[in-house]
Amino acid sequence: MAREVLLLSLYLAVLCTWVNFGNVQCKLSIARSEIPNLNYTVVQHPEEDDGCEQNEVCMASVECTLDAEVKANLKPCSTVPSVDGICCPSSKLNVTSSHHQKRSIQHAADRLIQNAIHEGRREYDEKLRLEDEYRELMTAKDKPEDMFHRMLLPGGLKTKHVLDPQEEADVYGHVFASRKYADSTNMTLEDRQRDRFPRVPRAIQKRCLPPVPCNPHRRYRTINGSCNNPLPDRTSWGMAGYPFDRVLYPAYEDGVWAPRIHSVTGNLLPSARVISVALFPDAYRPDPRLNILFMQMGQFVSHDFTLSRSFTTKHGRPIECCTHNCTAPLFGPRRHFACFPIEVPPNDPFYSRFGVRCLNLVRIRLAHGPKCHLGYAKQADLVTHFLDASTVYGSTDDVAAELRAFHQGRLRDSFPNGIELLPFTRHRERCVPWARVCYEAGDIRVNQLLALTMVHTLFMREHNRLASGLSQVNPHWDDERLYQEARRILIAEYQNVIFNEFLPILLGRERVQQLGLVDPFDTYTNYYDPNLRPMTFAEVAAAAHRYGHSLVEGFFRLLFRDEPPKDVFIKDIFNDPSLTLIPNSFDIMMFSFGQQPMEQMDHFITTGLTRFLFKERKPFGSDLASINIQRGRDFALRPYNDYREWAGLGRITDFSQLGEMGALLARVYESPDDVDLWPGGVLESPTDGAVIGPTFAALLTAGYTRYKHADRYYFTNGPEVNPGAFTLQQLGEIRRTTLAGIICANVDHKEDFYQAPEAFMQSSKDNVPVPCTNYRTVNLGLWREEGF
Ligand code: HEM
Ligand SMILES: [Ca+2]
Repeated sequence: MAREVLLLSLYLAVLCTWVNFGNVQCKLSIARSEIPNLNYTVVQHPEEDDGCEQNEVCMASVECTLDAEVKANLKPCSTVPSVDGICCPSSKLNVTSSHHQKRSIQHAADRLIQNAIHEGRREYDEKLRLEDEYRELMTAKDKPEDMFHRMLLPGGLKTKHVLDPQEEADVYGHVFASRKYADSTNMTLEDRQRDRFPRVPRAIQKRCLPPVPCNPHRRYRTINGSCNNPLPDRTSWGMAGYPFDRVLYPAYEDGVWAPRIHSVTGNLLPSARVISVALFPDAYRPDPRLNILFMQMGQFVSHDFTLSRSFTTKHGRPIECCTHNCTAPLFGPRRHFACFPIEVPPNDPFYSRFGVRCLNLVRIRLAHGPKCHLGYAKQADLVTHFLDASTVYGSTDDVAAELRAFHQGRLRDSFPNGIELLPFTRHRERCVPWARVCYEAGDIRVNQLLALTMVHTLFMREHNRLASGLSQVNPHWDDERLYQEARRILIAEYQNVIFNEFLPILLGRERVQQLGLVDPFDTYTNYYDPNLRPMTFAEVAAAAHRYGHSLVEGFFRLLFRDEPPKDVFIKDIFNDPSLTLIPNSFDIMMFSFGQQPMEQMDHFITTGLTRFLFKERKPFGSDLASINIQRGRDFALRPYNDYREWAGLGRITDFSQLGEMGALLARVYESPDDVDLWPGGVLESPTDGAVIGPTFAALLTAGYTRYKHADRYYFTNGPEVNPGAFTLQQLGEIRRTTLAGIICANVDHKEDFYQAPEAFMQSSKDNVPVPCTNYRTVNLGLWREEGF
């Protein structure tokens, strides 16, 4: 605690120095005090400024050569972000050593690191050589019937490297080097998992995530998320490509990158597919209140803050981990080092009839840590870690530019059936070959499923509507101004929907109110906390936010005005948005999704996802439940029990403590300490008033708290902290918009479209659809610039 206070005052001191330079009032201490007391802790990442005295050196505990007892009383410090250290008195590095001796000790340590880096790089090069040697086997074929790859590698088969090969070699070389270093110095598992690795000597540092140059007064968010926190060392916090953060330390079995595959008993954990079959059967259980739009908004929001992506070969090709026809996993040198396939037992109730014994799965790409230090593997999040509608605008300047019309602030669109739809993509391979159309949007997964494509379309339309409205009230604004202002309003409307409509349902109204996650009307909140890292948690991306897979219905029921309803099965339309071309598609679908119940949150999951995921023209597809479990192990998420404890629910020592849920888990797991996070969380019964159970709710609360309090541009933040703040009047306008209003503003036939006020709820006597003309939209007159 004392350390947190120290760090906090240090941050505020640094911040005030900076803001004085920047000629902005230093009000952040006030903002800090307004933040509700958030009752959770996460992995601490100490800062650059290590907080040690001049005669002390901040280093990992293992490096400080003093007695353990003495070390226990030394001040904690931060060697580099994500490495805990202690302030080791430099004069006592070795009490008897002379200056010369100390230098030679330091040189020896540097040499050790240097050797590890050299060997790590050699190991990586050898892996690449094997990739060349077994290229045919290891590389997925670019054929339509080559299942799974289109989706498991969002972006399709011809994907570009995000990192250049040299950077990639540095990242993976570092991971192999870390393992070598840890082995050669006998680092304990705990020190490895807590990232207590040494800093790489400056002389041999190559690249790391550099701070990004930034203008702290910029009125608009950057596209890639940089500069949200303008403090010198934090400008890249939350930008696209930055690694995920963690709630708890990873459970890598070697402390570096080996996935979690063993039970606490020493046996292997059960195969992810075995768990999926035993725990996640299909059953039709429509939710009594919520509709498909709720499920769909959940996925849309997920895609705003997380996109993890599988490894590719060095030529950017998808990797194959199973033999031809999926009859077995590849082994030995034929198996790519990033392979982590899912084993299917011979008696599988579904796959056995096709002889499938292996589901392809490739591990997630890694990123540099925030500084060039050795350390455990950190998965890259390729989209901005903010709720900034990067799904609409993109997470890189290139994508953003490709989406813009560069005319009147508008985004590109298309009119293939006479109504405004998303622009066509140049990357046709992102859809199945028989799709009649394939779209481009800020997020690469836009074509994955019809309802998702439609939500993208809704927000693209809303942007263009705002841009046109703004150009009418301010005819002198140029394209850039119109684009940025429309974007700023759209992000605000969208954050308003998430925090004030969506989250109260997902997490329970009482909880979000207690935690200050809902916003007041007509006042600024200034909840911004520059010390909160705006990074998506690995646990949220790889498990908790995947709660939504249980809400997915296996079909969409399309309601036509003059024809009988038509059911479309999701298994038949993955990555095929052709149905958007039917006449009046937008209105038909927005209405249908509002009426159709989503599936209940429970352990029943549609076979559309657990047998036929991305099946294309094959009789079977992949299994998303298995993938989620395996993905959690790939990320080395800790077992469910650890997160229960973290969430204050207490550990369980016997399955019987969990009643029915425990009985289910006991079917597959040997010990309560083996349970994977995703299945554990999905099996929990929803807490009062929430859609999800308590462990997921705690994790998502931690996540959403960051999306709000660590975002300087959050829409209710006032001018003291937010250079893009709205006036109070404008804020009031935005606060009063609802998703229902946004839908109504954008349907093609407002005169005969009926929309229920609670857009995430099915129509009922308490939620009666009313004509669209009853809804208000933001009064853009409040944006009129006087004097023109
Ligand atoms: C509508 C049908 C859906 C399909 C077909 C689908 C499919 C997928 C697939 C294939 C992945 C990648 C799995 C992996 O390789 O690890 C994924 C990831 C994910 N899904 Fe879904 N999903 C759907 C709905 C949802 C919903 C409703 C939510 C949340 C409410 C959701 C949340 C997530 C999250 C958070 C991830 C991790 C994304 C990442 O980090 O890349 N999904 N989903
Ligand atoms: Ca984002």
